[in-house]
Amino acid sequence: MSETILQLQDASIFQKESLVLQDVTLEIKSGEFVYLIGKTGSGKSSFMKTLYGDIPLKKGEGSIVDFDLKKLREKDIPFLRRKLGIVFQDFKLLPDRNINNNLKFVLKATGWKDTVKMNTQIESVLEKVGMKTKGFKFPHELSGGEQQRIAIARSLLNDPELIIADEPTGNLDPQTSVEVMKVLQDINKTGRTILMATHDYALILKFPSKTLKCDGGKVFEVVQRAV
Ligand SMILES: Nc1ncnc2c1ncn2[C@@H]1O[C@H](COP(=O)(O)OP(=O)(O)OP(=O)(O)O)[C@@H](O)[C@H]1O
Repeated sequence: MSETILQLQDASIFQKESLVLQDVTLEIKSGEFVYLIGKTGSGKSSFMKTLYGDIPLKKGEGSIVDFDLKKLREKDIPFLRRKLGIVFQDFKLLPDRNINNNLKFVLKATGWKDTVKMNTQIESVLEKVGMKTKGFKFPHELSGGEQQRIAIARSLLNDPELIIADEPTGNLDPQTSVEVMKVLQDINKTGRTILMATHDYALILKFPSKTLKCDGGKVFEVVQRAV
C-alpha cells in the first residue's frame, strides 16, 4: 500500500508561457483518495493536464505510474494514458453509438483485439458502476449521473493504477453526486488510487479524505477543518 504512484518535486505548471503553479512538491501513494480543491482559475485542470501529458512538465521533476514526466515524449503519451483512468466533468461519451460500442471503441483504440475478451471486460466494468443492463442504450438515453457512471466504467477499461477525475460531479445534482461519489469510493476500496478535482465542499465533508489545495500559485495539503 505504500508504493508511490505520483511524485512531484519543485514542479512548475505552465499554460503556454504563463506560470500557473510553482514549487509543487507532493506525493500520492497507492490506494489513496485525494481531493484537489481551489477556486476557479487556480490551476486544478492545468495540474491534472500535466499529469496526463497534455501539458509538458518543463521545470522540476515528476513521476507518475512509473513514467518520468520530464522525459515524456509524444510517443509515450498513449502508454501513459493506458495506465491512467481519466474522467471529465462533461462525460465525453460518443453520441453516435451505444454504451457497449463506446467502451469497445476505447478497447480497440488501446490495442484489444479478441472480441470475447472485450465483451467480458465491458461487462465487468459496467458491473462495477452498477450499469450492467444499460450497455445497449445510447448516451442521450441516460441521465447525467448514469452517463458519468459510464465514463467512470470507461476509465476502468485498462485496469488503471490511478484515476484522475476533473470535477466528475460538476454537472450533477447533489443526490446524484453522492451516488457517483459512492461509485468512486467503492473503486478506491478495491485498491485503486484516485485524484479528484472538485468544487463540492459538501461532498468532501461527507466523504472526508486527504485534500490538496491550489491557491496563490501553490499546491498544499489542507486539514479537513480548514476546507
Ligand atoms: N488553454 C489555455 N491557454 C492559456 N491559459 C490557460 C488555458 N487554460 C487555462 N489557462 C489559464 O491557466 C490558469 C489556470 O486555469 P485552470 O483551468 O487550470 O484552473 P482551474 O482551477 O481548473 O479552474 P476551474 O475550476 O474553473 O476549472 C487560469 O489563469 C487560466 O486562465
